[in-house]
Amino acid sequence: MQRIVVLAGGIGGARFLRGLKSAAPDAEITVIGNTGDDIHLFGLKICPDLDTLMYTLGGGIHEGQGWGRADETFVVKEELAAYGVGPGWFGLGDRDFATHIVRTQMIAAGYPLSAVTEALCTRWQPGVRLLPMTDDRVETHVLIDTADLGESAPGEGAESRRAVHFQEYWVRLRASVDAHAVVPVGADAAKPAPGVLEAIADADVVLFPPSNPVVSIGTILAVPGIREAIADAGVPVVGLSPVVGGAPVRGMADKVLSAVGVETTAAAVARHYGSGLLDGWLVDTVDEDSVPSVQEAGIRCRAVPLMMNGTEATAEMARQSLLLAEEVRA
Ligand SMILES: O=c1nc2n(C[C@H](O)[C@H](O)[C@H](O)CO)c3cc(O)ccc3cc-2c(=O)[nH]1
Repeated sequence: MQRIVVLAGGIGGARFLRGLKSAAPDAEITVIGNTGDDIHLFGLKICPDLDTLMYTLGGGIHEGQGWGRADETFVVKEELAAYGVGPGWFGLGDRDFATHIVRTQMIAAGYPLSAVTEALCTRWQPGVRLLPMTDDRVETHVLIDTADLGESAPGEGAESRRAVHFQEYWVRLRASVDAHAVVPVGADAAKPAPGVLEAIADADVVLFPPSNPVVSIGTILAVPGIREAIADAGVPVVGLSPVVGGAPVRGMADKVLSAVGVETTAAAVARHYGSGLLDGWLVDTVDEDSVPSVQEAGIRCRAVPLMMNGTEATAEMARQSLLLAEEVRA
């Protein structure tokens, strides 16, 4: 049985995995999920990327949004707002709240996040083994100009900067202001969650879906030991570009790419990962011209359609990534 390890963020990773499951129904798929987007609100631990993966693969996702639950209601949020308790900018629905209550309760009882995730997955049966990248607390913060928050403190000059939580940057500010740096706070002291390094060492292939290379896959790779384990696994590592025609397929990846000095092109993202990590890279057919420059960087590259329009198109992308892996292996 083929063992596939996938590093995944939220929506892009989850949709790709739906295609991969359909393309490789007999494979044993282990997903290492980003937890840098996690946030504590209302006394609860919220893990947006793990939940997006779990709900999407388990059939509970709000398909239009790509995050949160289908058939959601917002009574608790409205009641909190009536008490003047926010933030109002983060859309937590009633059904979703239940997940965060169970998770927080289990963590308070002493269970690590990996055990909690496994327990939540017994309900959702995602058809993959879902592991958080770490059981330790890691929070992605984004450095922005204080002036962009519209709330300079007395004595703060025009030049002052402040770090905000990734969710505040992404959801409240809609990534509309410049990001000067992206910092996965706590990552340097984090340990890979149980099973992560073992899954990588036992993998036949490692895939990077078209997830955000900075705040999703970049954060997973920032956990000491994970990047090294992938590089040392001696198996094909193949990625799919989240940038098509010079723009992110979805989301606002360009903002955080420029924060790390990477151009928003399919080739620049491949070079950002580098040939020390990546063996193969799929770009969209509109980026066919960039294939030679990626290959010159020592990464085998092919141009194939990369728009995740439905499960069949996404399954074909997954098939192409596995074919490229075989080509690299040969
Ligand atoms: O654009 C939004 N994204 C929301 N997301 C998505 C999330 O902010 C990001 O898309 C991911 O963190 C990036 O991978 C949520 C995800 C959850 O699991 C739970 C609640 C939310 C709430 C929002 C929201 O209000 N607006």
